[in-house]
Amino acid sequence: MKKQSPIKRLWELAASQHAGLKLSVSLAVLGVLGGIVPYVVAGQVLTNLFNGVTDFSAYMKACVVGLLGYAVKSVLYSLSLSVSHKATFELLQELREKMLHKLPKLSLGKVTATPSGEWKQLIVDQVESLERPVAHLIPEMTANMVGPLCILIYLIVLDWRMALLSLVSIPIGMFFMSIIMKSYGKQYAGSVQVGAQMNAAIAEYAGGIEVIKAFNQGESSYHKFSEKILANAQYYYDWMKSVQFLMSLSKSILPTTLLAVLPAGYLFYQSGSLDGGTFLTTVILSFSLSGLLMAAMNFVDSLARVGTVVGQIDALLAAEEQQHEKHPISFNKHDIVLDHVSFSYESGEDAKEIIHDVSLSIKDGSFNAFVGPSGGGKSTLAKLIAGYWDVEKGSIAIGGINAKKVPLEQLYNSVSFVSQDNFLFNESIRNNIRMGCLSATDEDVEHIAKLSGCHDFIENLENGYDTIAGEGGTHLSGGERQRISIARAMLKNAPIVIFDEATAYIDPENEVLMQQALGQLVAGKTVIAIAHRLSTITGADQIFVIEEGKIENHGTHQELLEKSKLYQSMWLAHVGAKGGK
Ligand SMILES: Nc1ncnc2c1ncn2[C@@H]1O[C@H](COP(=O)(O)OP(=O)(O)OP(=O)(O)O)[C@@H](O)[C@H]1O
Repeated sequence: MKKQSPIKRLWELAASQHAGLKLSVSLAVLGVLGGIVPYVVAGQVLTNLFNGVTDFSAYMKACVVGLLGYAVKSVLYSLSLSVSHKATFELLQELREKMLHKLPKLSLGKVTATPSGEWKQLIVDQVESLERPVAHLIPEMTANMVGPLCILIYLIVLDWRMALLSLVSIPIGMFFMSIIMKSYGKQYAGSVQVGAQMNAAIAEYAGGIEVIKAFNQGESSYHKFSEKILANAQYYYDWMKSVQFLMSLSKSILPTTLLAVLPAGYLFYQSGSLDGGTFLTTVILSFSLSGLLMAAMNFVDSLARVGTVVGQIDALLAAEEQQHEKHPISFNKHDIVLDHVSFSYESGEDAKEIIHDVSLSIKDGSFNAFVGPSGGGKSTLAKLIAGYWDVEKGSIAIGGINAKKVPLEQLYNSVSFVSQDNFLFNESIRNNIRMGCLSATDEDVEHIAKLSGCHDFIENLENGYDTIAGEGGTHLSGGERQRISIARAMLKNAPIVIFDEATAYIDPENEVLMQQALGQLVAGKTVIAIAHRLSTITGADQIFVIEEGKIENHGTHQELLEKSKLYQSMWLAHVGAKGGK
């Protein structure tokens, strides 16, 4: 595929804001043209003085026209920026929304494999860095390029030799700038990378502060975090140091149009081939020419950055989505069938396979359990059923329909997944529960909390249902967080419910109450419970013993006690632990 210019791609991404941006460019161009008027007028005034014109009103008129030109420039410049900023901030919001909508469409693995600091850098900081290219570069740089072109045409009309002379310093200045720009894209991409590493280190340091304190790892963790900050600073220092000489050369040579214009113009004047007025006018105009070009050059760095930023945004927007049909399916039942499913978290030939050729069948409305040693693949299988990843080998069918034929949204709506670490948002408990069903009223929320057995503890919190859960639910205990996430999942009222050690943090007394409440809430639904405490699943219709990514055995509690050695030993260990306690 042909590589597109970054500015062209940015323009495409900004499709919804074209009207505003075009208006802003037009205003900026008119403003720059207005800004040239005072230079033209000054040239004419000097010409008149040179020619000995004594009509005072002619000078006054020229002054008024010059001032008007200046006023037009100022007003149109402000207007242009105001229009471009409105369009830009709407565009940034739109891009962020698109990126946020994209995240749930990616497989969960892709999202969780990227540190949260990197997501923040991309969606917040990188998108924000488009403000300058879109709001300033598009209108101002265009205007600052059109302006010099108009001046040049005017200079050619006045005297083509002077026009050429006024350009002499520009290619030299541009040449030095072009050397810097050659490596700018690569350098900037590198700076984004070190910036992302720094952000990830900051997010990890802040997120892991509890562990750092508990294990007294403050110094070594801080060292790792400060190293990333220093690396970021060092990167910029080295980069700027490597370009400062060329940058200074370029910026000092570019505006020196007078070095050629003045002596050569004087010679032409002396030889009589250039009249004094035109000489002075061209001198003044060459000043304005270099001024505008210098202003345009200030945007060259933004221009070079656009490629990296747009590339990163595109990489996310074009990332492979989970491939599911779009047309909703109508389910008659919610049985689950896995047919020869194998799965690895990574892709590629040397990826480690976690689930090996698993086939199983779960009846509609039945209660099932996944048990087995730690790391055996219970959660992975449950998440595959919930549609968090698509399977490449084998198939998963719900209600007799291949999961890939079910639209992703419908699949997510069909399954409630309650894990050990369900995330709570930094909002009221009421809103956290309501996330299970956004249309639920306050009464619905309280009703489900009562049925899930957590109404009383919520009422006892400082502000009841209006208590703020804290970032990630940190204002609540682990057990409280779990009970709220269970209520949230119950409010969702999905036909398939998966509990991934959902009651692990709840104390035994409350766990029994919770289990009784849940038993009623999930009656008639297809339920899968992943449990380490085997006593909680002895009544299951079917128990699957999962070991090393395979089904070791399956059956009821009694059947497994008879035929599965692994289950027997797990049961004995469990009963022994309970007895000992
Ligand atoms: N996101 C991931 N990326 C790569 N490997 C993973 C990921 N999640 C889990 N694994 C690996 O997959 C294997 C199965 O993990 P899984 O969590 O499914 O086991 P489990 O039986 O649920 O364990 P536990 O009872 O301890 O929760 C483990 O070896 C684990 O290291």
